[in-house]
Amino acid sequence: MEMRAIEDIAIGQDLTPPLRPLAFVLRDSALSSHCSACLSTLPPPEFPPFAPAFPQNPYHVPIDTPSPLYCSPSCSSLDSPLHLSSGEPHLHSLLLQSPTSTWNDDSSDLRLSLRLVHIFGKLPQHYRFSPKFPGSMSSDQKNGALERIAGLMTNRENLLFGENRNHQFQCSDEGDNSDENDENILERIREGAKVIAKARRMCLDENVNVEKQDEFVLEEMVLCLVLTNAVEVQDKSGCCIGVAVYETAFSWINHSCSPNACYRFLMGLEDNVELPALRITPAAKSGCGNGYDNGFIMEGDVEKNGYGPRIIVRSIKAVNKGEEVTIAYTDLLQPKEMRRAELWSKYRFSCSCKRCGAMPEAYVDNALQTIYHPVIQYGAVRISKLAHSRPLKQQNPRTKRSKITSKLKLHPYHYLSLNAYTALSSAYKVHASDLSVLNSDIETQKLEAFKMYKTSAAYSLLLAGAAHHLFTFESSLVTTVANFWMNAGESMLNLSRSFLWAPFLNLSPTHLEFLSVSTQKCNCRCLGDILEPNSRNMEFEELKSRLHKCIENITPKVWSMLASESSFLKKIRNPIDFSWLASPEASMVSILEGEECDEQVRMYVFLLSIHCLRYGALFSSICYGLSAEMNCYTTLGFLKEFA
Ligand SMILES: C[S@@+](CC[C@H](N)C(=O)[O-])C[C@H]1O[C@@H](n2cnc3c(N)ncnc32)[C@H](O)[C@@H]1O
Repeated sequence: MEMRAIEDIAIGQDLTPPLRPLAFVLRDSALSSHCSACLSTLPPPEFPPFAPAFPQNPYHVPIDTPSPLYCSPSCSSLDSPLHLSSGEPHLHSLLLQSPTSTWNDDSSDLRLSLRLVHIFGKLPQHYRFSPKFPGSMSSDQKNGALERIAGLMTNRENLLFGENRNHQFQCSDEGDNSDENDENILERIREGAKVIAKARRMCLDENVNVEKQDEFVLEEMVLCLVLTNAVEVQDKSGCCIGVAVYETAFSWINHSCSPNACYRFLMGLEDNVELPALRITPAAKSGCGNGYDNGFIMEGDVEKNGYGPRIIVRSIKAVNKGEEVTIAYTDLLQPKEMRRAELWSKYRFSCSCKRCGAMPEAYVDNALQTIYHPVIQYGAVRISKLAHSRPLKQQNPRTKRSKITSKLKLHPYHYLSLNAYTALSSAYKVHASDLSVLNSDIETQKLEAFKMYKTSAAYSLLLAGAAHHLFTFESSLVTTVANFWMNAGESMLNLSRSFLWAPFLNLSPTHLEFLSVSTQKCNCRCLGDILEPNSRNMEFEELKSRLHKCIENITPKVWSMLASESSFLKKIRNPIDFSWLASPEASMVSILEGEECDEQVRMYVFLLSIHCLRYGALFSSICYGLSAEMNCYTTLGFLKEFA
């Protein structure tokens, strides 16, 4: 099945109303910090710990079972019945009995499966296409060609014994481990299904002595359905806090590495006043008949959660009527082989989207694997080829590397560079924040923290600059660049507000003056509406190009100061325009000018932070809607006091 647009749809439009999950659970790591019903953040636990404020245990539940926590009695009464009647409370003790089980790392997929088994048990007969749900299995379903429950693909046949189970997925980096991975996945699913079956039976007070393999088919199907259809629920900061399965209107959307849609979550229990219509419709792949015949769930057929994170699908490209709507199942900033390996190991399909099939390889995929030699050559060389070349493989790590390879460097667009910038930016920020909280009265530590904030901001700017370059070739990276620009803006805003620079922001009478001087420095007036958010009437493209020009102009004025604490960063001549890499000597040049943190530079850091936030918000408005743009103004909320 797939979903298609029922009309021409412009970029940045909601394609579905907010859809409630069929079921959802928190990840184990969020169980003690978030409400299990509305997913709001709970206040920090009391010390010493007390029992949960709203116990929800009218049934018998094992004493040592961690209970879900709720923010209010109403949340408790919403979620507790399903939690208790699904058998979830028994899972913990069952997993304790097998300490080596991989499900001990995170049991959320099992808890979600338990909830779904319970919910599916109440479905009208014609949706229960499973051996354990007696009734309407067609011959196709019986021979396993189409294993669906409530219209959702279980993919069990493929995940467990598909013909192409040992499909030689040719990924040079994965190499010889694929058989072992397959076995691990098979074992994991089998073991998970058994635990689900036991927990269910304990809940129903049935004999829990389950050993025979064919007794777990239903549980395997539901667990595979979760692995195939569940999406990670992220909070506002992008942290993954839960996992949810949605109805077919969402779950029938296929993957593409150059998708035309993305999705976002609405948390909380409140309802939207205005509900956009469903603008996509199911279309069966050849031979599957009409979408609705295949279990497209109609309103009211399934007892859906009346609560939980709602999902909204949104276009990130213009979509023509009848065109397939696709989303990304994997990180699009990975090179082709990594994406394909991940999709194969999780879903058992080989992606044949335009980006994967491009000949020659898509620019972005090439760039994500580019390494270069700063003196001899500049160009795309495959890291995988190098890694597997005989001289490197056979080398003893203690012997000297060859002259050529020792000089090869990862290009700033290389996916490993991007991962490193992400990690370094957040590591420096966390360390700086720890230092400033713990040693706020020691001058040297304050200075140290300030330097780390600077380096963190520099890495986040470099990350935004490198990803933005790739985005200009692959527009579906819009979600990623929106976040990266916002992060860079926030980092620099924090820096400009940091305690060492506080005097610069604390002189109240000059605030407004400061802001207006700052915005005047930006000749093209692209920040004019910051002071009057309601007067935003510049066209998207025009505003985008003005903001970019300003960012290009301001960056060189602050970069040497931001980069001054790191020998690596000092070698990056410009973090948002990498044309300097094309000249052989360029990368050897350190930046020497203007390392001073003078008043002028501070002003530019502040100005650049506002531009980056504004730029990120502009892209966010495509993928998350106008409210995302307004969030930028909330981040800049302290500016309101200037106005
Ligand atoms: C969430 S479902 C999407 C809907 C699914 N096509 C169906 O018929 O129900 C995910 C599964 O769809 C299939 N799928 C999704 N995207 C695909 C793609 N680009 N190429 C091939 N199969 C894909 C895979 O079998 C995957 O496990």
